[in-house]
Amino acid sequence: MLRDTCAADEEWGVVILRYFNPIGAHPSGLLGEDPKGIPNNLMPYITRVATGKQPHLKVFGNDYPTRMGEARREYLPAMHLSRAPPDQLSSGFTGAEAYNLGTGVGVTVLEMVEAFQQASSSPVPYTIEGRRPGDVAICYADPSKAQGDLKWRAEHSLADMCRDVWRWTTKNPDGYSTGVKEELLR
Ligand SMILES: O=c1ccn([C@@H]2O[C@H](COP(=O)(O)OP(=O)(O)O[C@H]3O[C@H](CO)[C@@H](O)[C@H](O)[C@H]3O)[C@@H](O)[C@H]2O)c(=O)[nH]1
Repeated sequence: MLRDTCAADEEWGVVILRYFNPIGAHPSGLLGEDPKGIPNNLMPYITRVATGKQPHLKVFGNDYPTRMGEARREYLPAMHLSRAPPDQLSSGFTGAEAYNLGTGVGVTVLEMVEAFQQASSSPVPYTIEGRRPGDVAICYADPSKAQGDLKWRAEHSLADMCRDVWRWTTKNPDGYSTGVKEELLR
């Protein structure tokens, strides 16, 4: 629809930014993810296990047609995503272009578990379960077009993302529910 709009009216300019699984937190520990209820996504679930709020992680599937049998995903540092290319979104551009914003690195569930255990020094027990309906085996970005055209690049650092999430989690065990943070208002 966006491409059709641009084709129909040459004054339109549309940049489509496709982002992959954003995780992480602000390095200050003041901003992070705070899903309500029991999370569906991997990183917030891992934090619930590491903090003892859930007994163990269920790893969905170890029989995918990949080297280790596990599904692979891209995990993009949320802070890099917040610095998505502003210049190219401003004046002068017409037409429609889509860009993948990602690191181009695929990570398995158990690689994530291992990285989180190291960053937090907390155990993350898990069980291997059946596949989750609807999951694909592999999903990660080819960010080369964004790197070339937009000069936008996200560095992959699983250790940093896990460390930032753990800092946020330990500083805010109840997420945002304890009220507006004075430090954020300064
Ligand atoms: O308790 C869990 C949660 C997730 N996973 C696995 O961890 C990986 C990542 O899962 P998740 O964090 O849910 O991300 P995605 O599966 O990539 O799903 C994301 O990307 C999809 C489309 O790309 C969107 O539809 C979803 O809303 C969004 O969460 C997958 O292999 C899951 O099977 C587990 O093993 N156990």
